[in-house]
Amino acid sequence: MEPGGCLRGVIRVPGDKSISHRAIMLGSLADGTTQVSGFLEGQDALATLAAFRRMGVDIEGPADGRVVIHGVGLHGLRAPDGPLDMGNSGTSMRLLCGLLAAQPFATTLIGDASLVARPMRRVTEPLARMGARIVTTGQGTAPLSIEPVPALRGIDYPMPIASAQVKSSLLLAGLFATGRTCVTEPAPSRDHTERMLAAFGYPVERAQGRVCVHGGGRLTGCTLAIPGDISSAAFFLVGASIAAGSDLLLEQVGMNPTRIGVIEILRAMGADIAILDPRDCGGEPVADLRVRSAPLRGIRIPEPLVPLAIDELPAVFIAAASAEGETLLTGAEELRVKESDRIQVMADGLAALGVPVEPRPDGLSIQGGAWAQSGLEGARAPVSIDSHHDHRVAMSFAIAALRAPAPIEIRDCANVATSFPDFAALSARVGLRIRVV
Ligand SMILES: O=C(O)C1=C[C@@H](OP(=O)(O)O)[C@@H](O)[C@H](O)C1
Ligand SMILES: C=C(OP(=O)(O)O)C(=O)O
Repeated sequence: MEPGGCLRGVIRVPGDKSISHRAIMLGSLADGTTQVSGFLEGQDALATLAAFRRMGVDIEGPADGRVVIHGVGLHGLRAPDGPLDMGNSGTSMRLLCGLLAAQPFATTLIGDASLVARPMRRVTEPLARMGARIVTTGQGTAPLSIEPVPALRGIDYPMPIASAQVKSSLLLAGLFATGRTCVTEPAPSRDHTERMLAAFGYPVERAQGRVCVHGGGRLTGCTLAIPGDISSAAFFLVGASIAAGSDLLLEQVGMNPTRIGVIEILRAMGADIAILDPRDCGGEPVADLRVRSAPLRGIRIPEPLVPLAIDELPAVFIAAASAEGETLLTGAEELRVKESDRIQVMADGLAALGVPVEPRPDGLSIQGGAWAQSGLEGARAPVSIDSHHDHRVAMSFAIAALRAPAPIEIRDCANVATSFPDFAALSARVGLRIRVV
């Protein structure tokens, strides 16, 4: 990454990752055919797709974001011929855990080095209360061995953390359980599962942070248009905000209210983001976003926004480093159990770039405006940043190059392909000085 430059032009980021996973899962369990457009052809969503193929579902594509799923009905999945590899994808593993706990065959879920270090008891414990039999390692991690049981029973579960993965895992198990399965959230988390169940004609009760489904219904195949992923758009929202002279239009970005925390945070910092032509896209709100560079100031990030911006926080840290004054994040301990420990790994990278940063157990403080006094100005040798195989860390530091005082070399970034395979090409097209070696 060469320092400097700005972002200008019009781009469309790839389809939403969370929605792409759910489209494959619910389309596979539906009666009839589901036509999907805008599917994210990234490794995480492809891991979900491959798992359902191995359980006997006929899935055409993906070709140019189009997928056709020939659903087998709620009880039509077949035993796979070996362990299902979820790669780097926490969403695949946790959601499938709930769905597979209800199947009449055994399965084993495995993943890469990052995924097998992530906590799984948050789903296996409430699923056990529903009657599921799932064996984890002694540390509560994958591989997960899921054994068939005669039946699951609905529970009423108050979630200790605001996690859409936990909520969705239980709701998917609830489709097969006797009686009613209810989940209460301590704070709102993304609601794509609830919205998509409704799109497939499955009744979902929602009131005051509580979601319930009755087992034994059916899903009907439908047509789904998946909006652009705001988590991928976030890198450009930050990049165009911090690089003087930027003016970027991001088309068709998902604007689900449970996902737009990043826009609220950046606007509170002074970002100039216009929401244009808000409209509906298959049960999900979308809009075009025009972002122009603006002077940013540090803020205290309101805790209720944390679950609504959880995957975008690494990019927000780059905005904070470029802002005037201090930014303080608290209530975000979940960042420590993502693809990497995103608090520590981001803090280490920012410190290497001369940014004063103090990690805390549940967040960090970043002293902005220090790029210029970092002692790195005009440096020829690149500052080397280890992304720890974390796609969001790698893309955040790529965007940082727009303001950083020295060239940046980012190591271990193959996993960018998990969520945003075209990131390098797309960002170069609008002005990022990026070179893939
Ligand atoms: O349900 C989902 O699709 C996701 C939920 C979030 O995880 P948590 O449920 O662990 O907060 C998020 O970080 C992840 O990238 C995708
Ligand atoms: C945390 C993420 O994904 P997952 O939990 O599905 O691995 C992410 O994409 O930032």
